[in-house]
Amino acid sequence: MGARSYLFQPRDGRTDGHDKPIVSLVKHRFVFRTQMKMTGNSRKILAFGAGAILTIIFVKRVKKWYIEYQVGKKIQRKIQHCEAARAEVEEVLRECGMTLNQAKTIVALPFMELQRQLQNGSLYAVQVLHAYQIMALEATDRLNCVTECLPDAEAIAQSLDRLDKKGGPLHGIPVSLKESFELAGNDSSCGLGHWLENYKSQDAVIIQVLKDLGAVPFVRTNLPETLMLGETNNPIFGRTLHPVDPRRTPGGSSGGEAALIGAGASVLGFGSDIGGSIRIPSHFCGCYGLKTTGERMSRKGTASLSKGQTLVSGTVGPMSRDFDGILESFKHCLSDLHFALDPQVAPLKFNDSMFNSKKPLRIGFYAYDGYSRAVPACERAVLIAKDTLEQQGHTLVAFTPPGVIDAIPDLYMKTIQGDHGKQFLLQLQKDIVIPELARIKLCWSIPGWMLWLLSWIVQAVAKDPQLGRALRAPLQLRSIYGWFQQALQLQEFKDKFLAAWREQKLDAVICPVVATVALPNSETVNVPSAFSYTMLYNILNYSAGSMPVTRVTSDDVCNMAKYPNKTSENKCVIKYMQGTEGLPVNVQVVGLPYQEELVLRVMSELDKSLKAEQES
Ligand SMILES: CCCCCCCC/C=C\CCCCCCCC(=O)NCC(=O)O
Repeated sequence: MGARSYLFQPRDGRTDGHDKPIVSLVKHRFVFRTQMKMTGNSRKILAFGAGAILTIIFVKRVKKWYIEYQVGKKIQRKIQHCEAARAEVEEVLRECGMTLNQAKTIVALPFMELQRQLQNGSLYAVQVLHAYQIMALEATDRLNCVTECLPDAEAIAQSLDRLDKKGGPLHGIPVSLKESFELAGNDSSCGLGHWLENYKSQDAVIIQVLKDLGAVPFVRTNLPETLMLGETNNPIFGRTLHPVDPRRTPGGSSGGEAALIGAGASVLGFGSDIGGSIRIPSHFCGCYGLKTTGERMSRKGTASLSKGQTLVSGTVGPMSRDFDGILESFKHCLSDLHFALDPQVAPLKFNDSMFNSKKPLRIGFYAYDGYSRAVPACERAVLIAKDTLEQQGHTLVAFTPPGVIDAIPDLYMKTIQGDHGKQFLLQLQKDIVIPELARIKLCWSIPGWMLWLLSWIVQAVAKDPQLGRALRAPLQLRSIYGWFQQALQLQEFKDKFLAAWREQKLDAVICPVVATVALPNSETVNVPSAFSYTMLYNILNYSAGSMPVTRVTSDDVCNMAKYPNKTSENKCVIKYMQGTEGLPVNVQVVGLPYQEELVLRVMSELDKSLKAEQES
């Protein structure tokens, strides 16, 4: 007999159920009193529960308000600082008297011509700086791509102009920098308000190297909060818009760079890439970008939330309006000073013979990675690049990248969130969170079983297996043993991929950069699979460039009728590709680790042919 039935036994101990009235009355009173007592207790429990919930909500609200207040004050001070810096630059620009048309003439010079005129003294560093400052201010008023002007640029340019000999191969070239590159005496927020006012004592290595080459850092550019988004928005500086269509995003995370370069207001910029952040915005805005191999360029002095995660390597690299911009800056940055300032960087100078080789290449190509179907414009860009390279005497072979379907959730998503998203969550809990990140933050905040359930619902009910697997990725690494196993799996995948590459005797590969062209603002998180094309080469730590090939045509938009319409992501892509006519379309050119020079060679040959074709 259980405890409950014992409690309800009549006091005289009779249990047959045929109680006499008096016994029955006593029993009923007993039951009534017990029920009253229970109801009273339940009320108390309910009241206590409700009180506790209200207190938690209240405490959370107060905490949120306090964070918003504290972070808000820092943001206000930063904005005032940026406005003062802008006013200082505007004052100098007023005094110099350069007109918008004069600025446009200088800014229109291709990279090599600008470099030549600065080297032979036809143009002064200060003149070029003023032209780019005028254009950058004009661009940021429309696109919100610049976070901060750097008034020190004036003194740097003036001192270059005073030199008897030229200051280096990048003498007087203005350079824009993603805000995450640390600058002495300044802060690098990565879009997090509470990271403001953490002033750095020295410039990032890459900035020291650029200055040594004669470049003039002149503006800092916008990025998304945490750097882990394919678009550019944060609570400090707000959202950056696409230079062609302001309803769309320039991409991310180096979106401020791409928007500024795409608007013609910077000839050279630097970004970072751990999932596509140089290549994606270059593709969305039609610029050139180079993701280098992990240890080819220094990351010392670049702010990031992913620093403790070393299995998928963060990288830095150049972005430019011209192919020559990325070539020249990459080539000259591989300097003795660079290797001395950061001995972790592989001391490999630019390999001229690899870049200048005339040996015909065997180049693999694919328009579908087996994970995310590319839209017709992106497929067509690959085919244009293939035909063009074939006409130049290279052998193009169809290549199927092996195992991408498992690599994205099990290797990329799982590794970058190997701490279950803890570092990201900790930082976001201390900050104002943009709506695009709120959903991802929720995934990191809810109990594991809930995330499993959510991922199961997405997989089984919404019939979106890829999104389902990606959703539960942060849950899967549970121990240091698990982390070691993850490292092994990454190595096994690298071996498998290299074997497939070697089997086809490939020198390089061309493929889409993203499955779509520029996406509407705030919608990139609805289509995470679209970014598999870049993530793959972060897993592999290969060198990879992004370069413009074509623009979306009306046929491309019509051909979206044949695009798969099965998953929620497919449906979003179909919706987002409406009205994309005229937007830039890049291809990705991929090489083995430390073969940037070969990637650059393919990009150079492709670029020259495409330009020659356009001119004819
Ligand atoms: C801890 C990471 C959270 C991953 C959440 C995945 C959300 C998926 C949504 C969109 C995909 C965005 C792909 C582009 C990411 C680019 C990241 C990058 O390269 N950052 C540069 C850097 O950190 O330096």
